[in-house]
Amino acid sequence: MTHRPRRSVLYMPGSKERALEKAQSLPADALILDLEDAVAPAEKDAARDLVCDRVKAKPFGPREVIIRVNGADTPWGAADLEAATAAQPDAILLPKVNSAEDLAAARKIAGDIPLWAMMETPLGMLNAAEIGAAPGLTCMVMGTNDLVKELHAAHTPERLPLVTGLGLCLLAARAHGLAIIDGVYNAFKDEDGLRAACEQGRDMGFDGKTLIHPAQLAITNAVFAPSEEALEEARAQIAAFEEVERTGGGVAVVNGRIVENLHVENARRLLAEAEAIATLEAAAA
Ligand SMILES: CC(C)(COP(=O)(O)OP(=O)(O)OC[C@H]1O[C@@H](n2cnc3c(N)ncnc32)[C@H](O)[C@@H]1OP(=O)(O)O)[C@@H](O)C(=O)NCCC(=O)NCCSC(=O)C[C@H](O)C(=O)O
Ligand SMILES: [Mg+2]
Repeated sequence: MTHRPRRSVLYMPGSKERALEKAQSLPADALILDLEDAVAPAEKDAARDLVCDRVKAKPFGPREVIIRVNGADTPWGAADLEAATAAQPDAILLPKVNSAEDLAAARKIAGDIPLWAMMETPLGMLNAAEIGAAPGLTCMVMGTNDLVKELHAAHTPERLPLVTGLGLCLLAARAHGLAIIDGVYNAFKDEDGLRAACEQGRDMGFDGKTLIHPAQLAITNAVFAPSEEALEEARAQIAAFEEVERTGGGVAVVNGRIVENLHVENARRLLAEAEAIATLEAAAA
């Protein structure tokens, strides 16, 4: 698969065998098997063994599988990184990345396994551009719970306290051709709130959203997939532009709006995204 959909990226506590089992049939585009915040200190060693054994056994089908390790400055970080590297997941997610040096240090152990970075500290926001340029980094994940805590801010519906950080990371990710996933929505029984948060994240440019509960999957998958209406317009834009090009022109009009080559590029991206989603869903069925 050349393009991987990452509409829904579900965290699951690495210590919970039942959740790991259930994940094998959930319609998540990607799974983060968590050894960090979702696991109590007394369970860290057992969770590491459980998660790494499961990843080696590869029961998750076409879903992308990522292991989130503990930080290098914790008692578990070094052992997590060694074990995760041996398990060969699709990627290793590093928490609380502050600088490109954090990634370089992990890269020495992780070899060529792609690295993902949790963007969740004030220093990480200020260094987003250099972090985005780090070799081997393929995806940024917003850690909005930690960021709110570190900023002494509040979780508000419009997320105004976070807009600067979200924007800096989006700029860094797109400048370096990385994927970028939005933070979690904590109130996992609040469907309207989740939908609004997904729509905001999608409109800002995120590829998808990280989730904490399976009940959040359906809404997130729907909001981050291109709508039928958008796909229809994309096909019409491509057709109209190709027709105009044949007659030597450079601007078409569809539904009263201009279509230039940049709009056609975006239309092709939407169609490719829809195709990748269909391929993933067929493979998971
Ligand atoms: C929030 C939860 C503690 C709720 O758990 P629970 O009470 O067990 O929920 P349910 O009874 O409604 O569960 C129903 C079934 O679904 C399975 N389940 C629940 N959660 C998950 C999951 N995340 N992945 C897979 N499966 C899940 C249950 O096993 C039930 O199955 P069944 O037995 O068949 O009925 C719980 O959802 C939870 O622990 N969620 C994850 C929390 C987490 O990962 N937190 C850390 C990541 S968030 C973060 O740190 C982001 C970042 O770093 C930041 O700073 O922002
Ligand atoms: Mg965090």
